[in-house]
Amino acid sequence: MANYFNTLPLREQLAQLAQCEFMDPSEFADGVDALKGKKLVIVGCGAQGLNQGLNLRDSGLDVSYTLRESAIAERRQSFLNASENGFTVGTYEELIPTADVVLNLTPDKQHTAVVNAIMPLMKQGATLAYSHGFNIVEEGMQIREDLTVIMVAPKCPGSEVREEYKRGFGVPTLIAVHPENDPQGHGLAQAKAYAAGTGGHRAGVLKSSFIAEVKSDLMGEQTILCGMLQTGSLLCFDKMVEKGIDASYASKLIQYGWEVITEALKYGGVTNMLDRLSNPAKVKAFELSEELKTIMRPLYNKHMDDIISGEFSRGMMADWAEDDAKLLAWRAETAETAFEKQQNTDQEISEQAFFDQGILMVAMVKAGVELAFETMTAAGIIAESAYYESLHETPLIANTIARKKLFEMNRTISDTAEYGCYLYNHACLPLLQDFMKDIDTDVIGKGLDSASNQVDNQTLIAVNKALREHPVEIIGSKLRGYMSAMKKIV
Ligand SMILES: NC(=O)C1=CN([C@@H]2O[C@H](COP(=O)(O)OP(=O)(O)OC[C@H]3O[C@@H](n4cnc5c(N)ncnc54)[C@H](OP(=O)(O)O)[C@@H]3O)[C@@H](O)[C@H]2O)C=CC1
Ligand SMILES: CC[C@](O)(C(C)=O)C(=O)O
Ligand SMILES: [Mg+2]
Ligand SMILES: [Mg+2]
Repeated sequence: MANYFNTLPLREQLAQLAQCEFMDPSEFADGVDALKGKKLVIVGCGAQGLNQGLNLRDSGLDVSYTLRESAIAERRQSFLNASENGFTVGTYEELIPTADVVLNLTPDKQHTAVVNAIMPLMKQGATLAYSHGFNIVEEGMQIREDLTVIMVAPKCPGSEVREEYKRGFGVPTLIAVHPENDPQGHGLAQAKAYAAGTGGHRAGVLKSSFIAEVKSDLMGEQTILCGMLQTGSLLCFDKMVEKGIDASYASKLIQYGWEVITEALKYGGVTNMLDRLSNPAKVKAFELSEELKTIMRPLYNKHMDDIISGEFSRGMMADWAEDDAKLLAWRAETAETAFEKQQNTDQEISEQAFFDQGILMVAMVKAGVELAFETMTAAGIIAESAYYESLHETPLIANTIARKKLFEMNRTISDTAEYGCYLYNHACLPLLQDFMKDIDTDVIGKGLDSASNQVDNQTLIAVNKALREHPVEIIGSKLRGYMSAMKKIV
């Protein structure tokens, strides 16, 4: 199998990378109709499998699960997830031949083996669905000609797919039809119905391509969404301890700090996040973030270049062939970091204190969001998609750190995202060593030691202008506008 993206002529690569259209809510007027009465069989019952299945069933669709035989025989967690929630569970042989739509929600590493096992059992003219296009785009998986191939990719962890649905809403979702596999021309109708079944249509759906989804998803997760939060956690914690701040306090400030500061991001973008700081702290955070952007830009460019060229996927697939040697070593190493092992203090930290004492964290989020957005759009990814994969999803990932630190983040995200996160972390830690030497507790741990809020007018005006005029803020306020408008309807 060859990397599908790399087999395409340049103009086709560029066209698919740029494919992205925000769909009008009226396009979902038929709801789940295109899948009503059809049999949906989900392969795998993990992070996305369980939560999407619950939503699809609650939306009136016929959902069951197929698992590998050992999972059923050993009553593994995936079997318990499905059966304790009242779903029918069966082997591939029992359920795949009955399926109108097979939703492949196993880890990306398993896709080739899983698809090779299920494809001969799929009935003529059925549909194969993915929630991430790695197998098609990076591995070049060839799917039987009679099968339709679609993608419905929620832009968030599985847990949030369910939580948002229960709140009567949904999460932004990318949908796509594989141009090589749409023999009956109904791929788009089915993808729309699937997105409506998960609730995604209430938050915003982008009609995209497998290629645009893969290249943007990989970039977001490796850099700002997971990599930057991991590197930032480790650097900020170690710095505070080095400067004499109580380790249990430092641990709490970071574990909950990302969630608190990115909550401001969720409601009002980078501008609002920095507006939560005093004027001198805002100017300081801005300056730090500019410095960080200069240092980290080559790293963001490298991640984007390696994702576009296929170098990243080649490296990760080499690790798959080594039984995940690097992934497992990095996972074990993360568990041994001082931050992960540190218990938290019982001392209260007020909401405002997370901002005032976390100026460097605010600067890291701002730098990461803007760099990821700038790098993606420079590579031809459309602003809407780049926004979802940078600013929009950061608070959702921060929520996972608040639950159980980096362990929970890396457990919740896909194995592909986890690998990319560690890859970034390993390159970014040494890159920021010199920068961190000049950092003190005024920007992480204690806050600015200033008696007044005085700042230079011209400086403040320039900072505010730069914040508000950044392209991620322009597209962000438009997309958040759609989401809050829709929220009021519910
Ligand atoms: N994690 C997330 O939030 C997101 C994931 N995605 C995408 O969704 C897809 C699913 O990812 P995710 O939910 O993280 O996956 P998980 O790691 O949570 O999936 C685990 C499930 O897959 C099954 N499984 C593992 N290996 C095999 C195999 N060889 N054969 C059959 N079943 C197997 C497991 O069963 P068993 O008990 O037998 O091991 C279990 O049911 C991926 O394509 C991912 O990129 C997209 C958006 C976000
Ligand atoms: C951010 C990681 C992700 O892409 C996701 C939750 O959207 C993943 O692959 O898990
Ligand atoms: Mg993602
Ligand atoms: Mg992903």
